[in-house]
Amino acid sequence: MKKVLSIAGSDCSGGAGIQADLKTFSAHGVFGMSVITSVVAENTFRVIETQDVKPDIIEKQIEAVFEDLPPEAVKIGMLACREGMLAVAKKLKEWQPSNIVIDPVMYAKNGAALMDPDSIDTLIADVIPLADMVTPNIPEAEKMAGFEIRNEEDIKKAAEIIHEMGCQSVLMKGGHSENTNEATDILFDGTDFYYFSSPRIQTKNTHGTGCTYSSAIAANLANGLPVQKAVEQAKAYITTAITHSLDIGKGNGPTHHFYDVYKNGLQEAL
Ligand SMILES: Nc1ncnc2c1ncn2[C@@H]1O[C@H](COP(=O)(O)OP(=O)(O)O)[C@@H](O)[C@H]1O
Ligand SMILES: Cc1ncc(COP(=O)(O)OP(=O)(O)O)c(N)n1
Repeated sequence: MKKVLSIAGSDCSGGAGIQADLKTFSAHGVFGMSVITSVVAENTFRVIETQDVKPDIIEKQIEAVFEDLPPEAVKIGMLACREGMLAVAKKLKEWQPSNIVIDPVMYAKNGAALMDPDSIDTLIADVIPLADMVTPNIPEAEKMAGFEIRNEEDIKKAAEIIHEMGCQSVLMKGGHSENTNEATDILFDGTDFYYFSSPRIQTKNTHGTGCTYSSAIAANLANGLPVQKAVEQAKAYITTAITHSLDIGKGNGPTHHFYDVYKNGLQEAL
C-alpha cells in the first residue's frame, strides 16, 4: 500500500485540515500519516483560537515518519508562521520526498487568518520551491502574485508568476469565482495550461474543499498517476464530495468522504 503524509493543521470539527486529509487518503486506498503544525479550535462557522506546534516538534514528527515509513507523496497544508515553515523546509530538503503538493492555506472560509501574513516571504522563498504542485485559491494566488485577479487572463498571469517562484506546476482553483456556472481550475506546468471544469454546485457546504482536493491529488500521485490524470480524478472526487456534502453545523458544512464517493468520482472521470 502506498503511504501519503499530510503536514497540516488540525481542525477539531473534522471538515478541513489533517482530518479531511486523512479521510481523503483512506477513500483513495492509501495509508495516511500526519504531522500536525498547528492545533486550531474551529468549527463550521468560526475559528476560536490557534496554537502553533513548536518547530522542534514539527521537525521531530517529520523525522519519525521518514525514518520509518517514507511516503510516496506529501501534502502540505496550514503552515501558520515563519518558524514552522522553516522547520518543514529544512526536513523536506533533508529527506527529499517525491510528489509534494502544497495547498498554501492562508484563511478559513469564514475569513479567519490561518497564516501570519508577515510570513508570506518565507513561504515563497523557502517552501514553494519544494513543490511539485502548488494549489492556491484565488485570494491566496492574489497574495502570492501581488495583484488583484479579475479574469481568466489574470489567473494565467498569476500562475506564471507563482511558477517562477520555483515550483514544478501551479493549479489555480476556481472555487471563489462565484459568478460563473462552472467551477474551473487551471493547471500550468511551465509550458501549457490545462483546464478542469465541473458544474458549480449550489451549496454553502464547502468547508474543507481545498484540503480535500490537494490530498486527493497527492494520493493519486502516490498511486502512480501522471500529473494531469491525478488532477482530473481529484477534480471528479472533490466534485462528488461537494455534491454529497453534509448539511451539518451552523455554518459551511463539510465535504463527504464515503468510499462510494471515490468510486462514483472515478466512474464520472472515466
Ligand atoms: N460550489 C462549488 N461547486 C463545484 N466545485 C467547487 C465549488 N466550490 C469549490 N469547488 C471546487 O473545489 C476545489 C477547491 O477549490 P476552492 O474552494 O477554491 O479551494 P479552497 O477551499 O482552498 O478555497 C476546486 O476544484 C474548486 O473548483
Ligand atoms: C486546520 C485547517 N487547515 C486548513 C483550513 C482551510 O481549509 P480549506 O480546505 O481551504 O477550507 P475552508 O476552511 O476554506 O472551508 C482550515 N479551515 N483549517
